[in-house]
Amino acid sequence: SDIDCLKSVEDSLHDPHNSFKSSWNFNNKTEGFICGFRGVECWNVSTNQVLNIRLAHMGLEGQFPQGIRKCSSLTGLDLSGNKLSGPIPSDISNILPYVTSLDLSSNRFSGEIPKSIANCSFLNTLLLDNNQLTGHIPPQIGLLIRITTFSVANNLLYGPVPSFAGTNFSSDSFANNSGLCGSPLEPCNSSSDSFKSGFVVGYAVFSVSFVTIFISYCVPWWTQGKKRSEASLMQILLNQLLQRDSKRKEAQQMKKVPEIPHMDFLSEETKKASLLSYSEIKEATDNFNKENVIGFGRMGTTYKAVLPNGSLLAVKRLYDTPAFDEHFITELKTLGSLRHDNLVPLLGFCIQSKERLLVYKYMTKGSLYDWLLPEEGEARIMEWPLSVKIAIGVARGLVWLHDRCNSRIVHLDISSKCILLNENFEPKLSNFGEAILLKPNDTDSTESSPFANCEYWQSNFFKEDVYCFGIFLLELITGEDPKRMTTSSNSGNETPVLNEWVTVDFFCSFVNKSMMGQGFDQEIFQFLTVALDCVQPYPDPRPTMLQVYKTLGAVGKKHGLTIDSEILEHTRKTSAPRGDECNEDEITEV
Ligand SMILES: Nc1ncnc2c1ncn2[C@@H]1O[C@H](COP(=O)(O)OP(=O)(O)OP(=O)(O)O)[C@@H](O)[C@H]1O
Repeated sequence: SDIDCLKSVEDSLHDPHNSFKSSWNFNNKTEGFICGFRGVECWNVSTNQVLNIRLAHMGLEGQFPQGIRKCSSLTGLDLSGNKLSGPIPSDISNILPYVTSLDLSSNRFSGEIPKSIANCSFLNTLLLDNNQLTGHIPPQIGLLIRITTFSVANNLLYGPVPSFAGTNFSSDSFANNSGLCGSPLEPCNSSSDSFKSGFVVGYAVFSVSFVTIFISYCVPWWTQGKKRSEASLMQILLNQLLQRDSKRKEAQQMKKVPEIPHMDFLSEETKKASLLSYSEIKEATDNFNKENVIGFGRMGTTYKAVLPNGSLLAVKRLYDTPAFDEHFITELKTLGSLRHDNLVPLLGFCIQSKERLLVYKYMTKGSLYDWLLPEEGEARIMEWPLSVKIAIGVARGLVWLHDRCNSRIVHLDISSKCILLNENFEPKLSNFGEAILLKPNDTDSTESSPFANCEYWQSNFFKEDVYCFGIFLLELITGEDPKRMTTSSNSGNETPVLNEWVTVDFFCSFVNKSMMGQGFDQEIFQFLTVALDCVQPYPDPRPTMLQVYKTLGAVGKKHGLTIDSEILEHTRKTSAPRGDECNEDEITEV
C-alpha cells in the first residue's frame, strides 16, 4: 500500500520544477526501491514501508495529498514552503494516525484548523504557520500532551489561545493573526465576554474529558474502590490542570476544587506511603536535606526518606518544569498500575502547589549504573552468576511488560541507570516517564485504537526496548560503556550505532579478565551473541524480548535460576485469539 500511497501523492501534487518526480521511478521494482525516492525515508528498506515524507521547498502546487493515508506507518510529513492550497482535511487524524511531526507551514492552506487534529495524539511537532487559516484554534489541540513545537503564526485566526496541557508556548507561536487573545498574548477583552464565558464552560468540559481519558489508564492502579479512585484522581488531575491555567480563578468560581483526598482504598503497603502528607515527606527527608540526596536525574532529585517507624523510601522530587508533568502522569499511569517482582514499586505520589513527588520503595543496592560505571570511585566487579541473575531479571520484567494481557507497555528508556537493585540484587525496572501503553494486537478490534491493525508499527517500538536491552547487556558483561568502546565509529552519539563489523570477538576483548577462565567463557560468549542480536541496526531482525528471555533462561538454569513458567503460559494466552481467557490478576500479584 505504501507504493500506491506514493503513486497517489505523485498524482495529486504538481511539481513544476521536477523537484521530486524525476527520482520517483515506479518501474524499478528492486527491493526497497521506493526508499531511494527523493524525500522518502523508510522504516526498513526491505519492507518498502514509509516512515517520513519530506517534500519541503519544492514549489509544489495542488491540494493536500489525501492518498497519503495509504502510507499506513507514516510518522513524519513535511510539505512546508510550497504553494499548496485548499483546506487541511477534516479527517486528518484518520489520514495520519501515527504522525509525530507535521509541517504544513508556509503554504496557502485555507479554511479552519480541523478539530480532529487533536486526535493525532502522537504529535510532538505541529507547524501550521504562514498560511491563510481562519476561525478559532480548536481548544482540543491542548489535549496534545506530547507537543513540544507548535506554531500557527501568520494566519487569519481569532478567538482564545487554547490551554496546552503539556507545555506553554511563547507568543511567537501565535503572532500576526486576525484576533487571537489570551495567554501568552493580550487577555481577551470584555467585549468578548459572552465568548469568554462560553470558553470557560468549554474549558471545564475539555478539562473533565481530558481527565477522563487519563482515568481510563489510571484505574488499574486501584483495583478496589474503583469508583472512588476515579473521583479522587479526577480531582487531583483537575487540580493540576486548573492550577496551570491562567483562568484558574474563573474556573474555581464555577467548581470549587477540593483538596487532594486521602486514598484509603489503596493496598496496605501503598496506603502507608500515599497517606504521607507533604510535611511528613519533608520531615522524613530532613527537609530535603542534601545529605539525603541519593541521585540526580534528568527530571528531578531523589532523596532517601526514613519514616518514624524506620522504613526506608526513595522520594523523587521533580524539578519545577511544566514539561515534566507529562512524565509524572505517565509514571503514574504505567508504573503506578503495575506490580511485578522486576519493577520498582511506586508506592504513592504527592502534589502540593508546584511540588511533584513520587514515592518508591527504597532499593538498598542503588542503580546498576552506579555499580558498573560509577562517577566516583572504582567500578565493582559483578561475579558472572550475579550478572546472569540480573540480566534474566531485567529480561523477565520486559517480557512481562511487552506481553501483558490488557495493556502492553513499551518502556523506551531502558539503561543501566533505570535498573535498581534490591538487597538481594534482584533487578527492578524504574523510570517509566517515557513509557507508552499499547493495546494488545487485536487486529479485529472494533475500538478505534490508533494502534489497531498496526502490529508492525507496535513491533518497532518493542524492538527499541530490545535494542536498549542489548546495550545494557553489553555494559553488564564488559563493565564498559558501549558508547566509549565504539566512539570512533559513532563520534560520541547518545545512542551508540554499532556497526556490523562490531562482532562478538570485538566485545570479548572488553570482557573483564577476572570473569574469563572461570568455566563460564561459553556462557559469556552466548550472552554476547544475544546482545549483538539485540543491537542490530534495523528493528525487524532483532529478537523479541520473549526469545531473549528464553535464550538467557537456558543459561540461567545452569545457575539454579528458574525460568518463569507463568510468563510463558501468560504469553501463550495473549497470543490466542481475542476473547480467550486472559486473567491478569494471576500475574499482577507480587
Ligand atoms: N527507589 C530507589 N531506591 C534507591 N535509589 C534510587 C531509587 N530511585 C532512584 N534511586 C537513585 O537515584 C538516582 C537518580 O534516579 P533518577 O531516576 O532520578 O535518575 P536516573 O536514573 O539517572 O534517570 P533519569 O535521568 O532518566 O531520570 C538513581 O541512579 C539511583 O541511584
